[in-house]
Amino acid sequence: MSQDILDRLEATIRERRTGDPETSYVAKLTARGRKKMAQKLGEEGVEAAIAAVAEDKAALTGEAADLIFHLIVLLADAGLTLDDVRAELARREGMSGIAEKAARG
Ligand SMILES: N=c1c2ncn([C@@H]3O[C@H](COP(=O)(O)OP(=O)(O)OP(=O)(O)O)[C@@H](O)[C@H]3O)c2ncn1[C@@H]1O[C@H](COP(=O)(O)O)[C@@H](O)[C@H]1O
Repeated sequence: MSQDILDRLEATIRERRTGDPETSYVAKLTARGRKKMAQKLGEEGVEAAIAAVAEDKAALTGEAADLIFHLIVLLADAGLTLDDVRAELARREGMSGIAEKAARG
């Protein structure tokens, strides 16, 4: 239990991608393809936004967990890892949001 929950979840997702779609949601979603994964990510994002506007903290917590789960599934399918995202966030660290946007052009 030394790893962070996100690292453990990512490892499980990467392991289950090639599992049995009958018993694994990750394997089932992976078999359905990138478009379905993207659709699920969008749905969870909208559900999280709705929960936030409704000021429902419990719902927002659950939807945020769904959103992060589906994001990791999509990243894994795209050959990316949470470390790639961490590196991008570290690159931005200390920059103002406005300067970061300008640097991106
Ligand atoms: N964190 C999650 C997680 N969060 C959400 N979900 C699933 O995401 C789905 C989203 O629910 P929806 O109602 O939107 O979708 P649905 O109707 O079930 O399915 P769709 O047909 O719309 O895809 C549900 O089936 C949830 O169970 C998750 N499924 C798995 N995990 C983690 O992934 C691990 C591996 O899971 P398996 O691949 O199932 O073994 C688990 O041990 C968990 O740690």
